[in-house]
Amino acid sequence: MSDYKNDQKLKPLVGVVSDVQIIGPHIFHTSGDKYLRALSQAADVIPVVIPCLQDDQDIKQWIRRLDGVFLTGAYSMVDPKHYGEQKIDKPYDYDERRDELSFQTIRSLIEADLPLLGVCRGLQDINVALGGSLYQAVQEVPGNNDHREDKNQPLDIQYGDVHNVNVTQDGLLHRITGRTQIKVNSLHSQGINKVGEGLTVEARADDNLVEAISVDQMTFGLAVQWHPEWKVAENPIQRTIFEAFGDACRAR
Ligand SMILES: N[C@@H](CCC(=O)NCCCC(=O)O)C(=O)O
Repeated sequence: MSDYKNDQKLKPLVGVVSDVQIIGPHIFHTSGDKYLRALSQAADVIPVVIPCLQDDQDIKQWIRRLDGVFLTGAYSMVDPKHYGEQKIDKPYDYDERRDELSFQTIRSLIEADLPLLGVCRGLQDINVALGGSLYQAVQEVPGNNDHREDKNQPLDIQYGDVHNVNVTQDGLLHRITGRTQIKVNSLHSQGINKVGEGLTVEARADDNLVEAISVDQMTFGLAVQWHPEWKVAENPIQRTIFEAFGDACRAR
């Protein structure tokens, strides 16, 4: 029988919510290479980019064909109108269509109990979609550290580990990594203020900022504020996160 008819070899298909970027005079729907490679190499799944075409198509048309969804990081900020605040006066980029697609996808995923993994902005999307709020500039909140990267540094410095996160004992992240403390990278200006409904805090930084969450009513719903995808092949602890996500997609 031709390989094309033998569905025993099919790997899980994982949707990756895209970002909208203007390149020249045109609109593009984009996903970062490092996320797609981490899903392919560490989670051992087939990533497929979900375009921000929610005005043309029902996200359920995607959800019914997928085995999981991944929410990437992004330089854009979640629009604070989604948690009842005005934009602060910062030179931030926003991506309304990413906001909308993320929120619609998260709600559908919870309904379908499809495995979900989020990174950085992906964690923020989940928190806001479930009624939580964000600090728009974590570094300006008294008592919080500066969680931003220095964009003038080489990428290996920007994505290098810089602080510890304290993992909630016996939580999902603890069960996956086997660790109660993990050193992680940090590349974000926004961060969780009010935790959304039905979310469990899975890790906090030393300044008490929430660094990982899980979705209570999902079989596998996890998001981390750091970037485990960065050189994941060289980082066995971060690799366990992608392996666990891939296993959850395979177990569907
Ligand atoms: N813009 C948000 C989220 C930060 C984030 O996801 N940064 C990564 C961008 C580049 C990449 O995809 O690695 C914030 O600043 O809080």
